Amino acid sequence: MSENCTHNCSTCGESCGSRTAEQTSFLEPLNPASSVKKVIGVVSGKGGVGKSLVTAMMAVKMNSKGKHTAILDADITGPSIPKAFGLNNNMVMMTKDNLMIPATSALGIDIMSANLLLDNDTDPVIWRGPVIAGAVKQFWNETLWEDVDYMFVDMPPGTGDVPLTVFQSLPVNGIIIVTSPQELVSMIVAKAVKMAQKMNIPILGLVENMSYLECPDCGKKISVFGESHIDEIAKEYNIPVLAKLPIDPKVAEHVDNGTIEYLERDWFDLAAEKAMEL
Ligand SMILES: Nc1ncnc2c1ncn2[C@@H]1O[C@H](COP(=O)(O)OP(=O)(O)OP(=O)(O)O)[C@@H](O)[C@H]1O
Repeated sequence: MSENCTHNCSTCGESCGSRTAEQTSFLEPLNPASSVKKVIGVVSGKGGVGKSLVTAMMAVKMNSKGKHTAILDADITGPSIPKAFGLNNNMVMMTKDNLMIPATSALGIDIMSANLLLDNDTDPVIWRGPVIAGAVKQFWNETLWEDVDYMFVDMPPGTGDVPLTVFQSLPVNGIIIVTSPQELVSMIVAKAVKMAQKMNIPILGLVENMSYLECPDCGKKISVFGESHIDEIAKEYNIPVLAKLPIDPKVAEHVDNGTIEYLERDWFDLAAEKAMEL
């Protein structure tokens, strides 16, 4: 029970043992033609730390394990998933029941993103929060998600209104928190952990991106953005570090060429194991 408990459950979202009222569920049901077994959200404190990269590479990893994998790009105003997979705008068809058919990557990952719906991928999406959250819900319940084993959701950065709505609307089974060493990591992780706890969603672990740069000549690891504190933070919150990714020029090359599926790296072995345990 919260120490501030007023014994009025209708004003409180905690699912404590003393709860007497039913908790309101904001979960959006899937359409009857769709099936998604596990949903994993990928979150970050701010933009540009590699959340989309982690989403894409995790999807590729699970796909390579024979799991039918999908990506829901909930980063509506900054959608970078289609480009990494070499997919363009205007790629979404409709079923006769008016469901959107996701685009499919070269190796069979189903993808839904705002950029796939635009006439021109340089068109900005100038929408306010509630409209953005509404679009994410539509991507979830008005898309034909056929027999999906794992869906990865590239969340909008931060812990604001839109990510919160997404967490409440989709049955998220676990989250991966992506950080970079130069961020205020401790605060960002604390916020993400608290949000996940409030939603009762397990945290798979932390991924530190751009952790170091490996010298191509001597192999020495250089901490470009300063020393990492990710291990201490992980210990503090009792969550595992799933991976520490280097700054790798091949990443940028594959993202730019739309060939992320063909980037061979073993960075996500542990994260995939955790996902299989869900
Ligand atoms: N480890 C890395 N090595 C090299 N380039 C990287 C690495 N991680 C990410 N990048 C590049 O940095 C840019 C930002 O990455 P990404 O789009 O994944 O971040 P993001 O957190 O999803 O950002 P946003 O929320 O703004 O969409 C991309 O161009 C990506 O190719």
